[in-house]
Amino acid sequence: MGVEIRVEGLRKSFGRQVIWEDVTLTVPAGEISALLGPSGTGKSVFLKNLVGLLRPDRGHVYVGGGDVPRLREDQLYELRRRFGVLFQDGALFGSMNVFDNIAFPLREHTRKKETEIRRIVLEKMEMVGLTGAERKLPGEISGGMKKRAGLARALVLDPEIILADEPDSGLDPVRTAYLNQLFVDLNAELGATFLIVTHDIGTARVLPDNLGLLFRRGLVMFGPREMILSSTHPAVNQFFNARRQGPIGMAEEKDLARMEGEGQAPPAMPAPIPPQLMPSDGRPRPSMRRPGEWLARHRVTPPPGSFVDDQGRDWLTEWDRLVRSGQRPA
Ligand SMILES: Nc1ncnc2c1ncn2[C@@H]1O[C@H](COP(=O)(O)OP(=O)(O)OP(=O)(O)O)[C@@H](O)[C@H]1O
Repeated sequence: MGVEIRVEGLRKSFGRQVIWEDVTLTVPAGEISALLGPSGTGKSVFLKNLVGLLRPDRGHVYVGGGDVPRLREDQLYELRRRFGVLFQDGALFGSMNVFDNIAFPLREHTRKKETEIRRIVLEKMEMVGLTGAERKLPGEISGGMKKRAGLARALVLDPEIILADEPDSGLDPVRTAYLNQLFVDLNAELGATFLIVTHDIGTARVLPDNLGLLFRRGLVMFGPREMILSSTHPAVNQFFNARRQGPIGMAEEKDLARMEGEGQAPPAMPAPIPPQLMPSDGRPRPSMRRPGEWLARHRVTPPPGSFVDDQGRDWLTEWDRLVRSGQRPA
């Protein structure tokens, strides 16, 4: 089962470059959260702070009782077993075949016999759809397969938390859709806490339960997907609607003169909120919330056309039908 990650007052700098001043958020246990932000806002640095690969200047990262920046090396080693980390490029060892890459954490961190290791590796390979690729070298498989091999390796120690740094970078839209479905299915099956860094707005809109945006040396907003996707906050609205108009510039934030020169266009009407991805076996997501629940509770009107899927089904009414027929919890 997943555990929560509570981050309080995190500050990180490299020399005189301040990455963020004060990041505070709680990544809820067992849910899928996604972190986005323009390049260089410190998303990868944030993930590394969570597992103790980098230490913050100040602040706390509470995971299961311990405060990560204050753990000794031996305690960190133990803590990292609770994490499965999928690095950007899969981080596979080029000279090892796929099987040995996936088996690596088991051989490194456990005293399991080879027969047991084989059973676990083959099980995880099946989970990510890699059966048959055991003997291939990383150089002989596609980018999407490398990601899935990295994911299988992240799963072998049965982690409570899965961190994935741009798992969809370099993947075509179809492979991205398969990978997103895999995350939803794994989350339903394992109940682990997921934190995914992505640049893909399509992914951000349908995959997570919670979304966060890093910008201007801080966390602009973190909260339920519906809150972020209906927000008119200038940076949030600009980013999640992929517009040029707003405070985010090509390389960094725009200065005031440039913003004024552009006439400070009002925030666009947020795009319709799509329904969330469901596990492929039809069961509800572990953290399933009624579509539109956050908006109704906070008296926010969803953008027109929200919660309608590609087949034209309206999930606000579909949900009620499923509840009435006992297929969803009320
Ligand atoms: N070990 C390090 N030493 C010095 N500077 C670093 C180190 N790691 C990261 N940085 C700097 O911190 C900043 C944030 O880097 P990071 O990779 O976290 O950004 P990001 O938001 O993940 O970007 P992208 O979306 O382009 O992947 C960058 O300016 C980077 O150069």
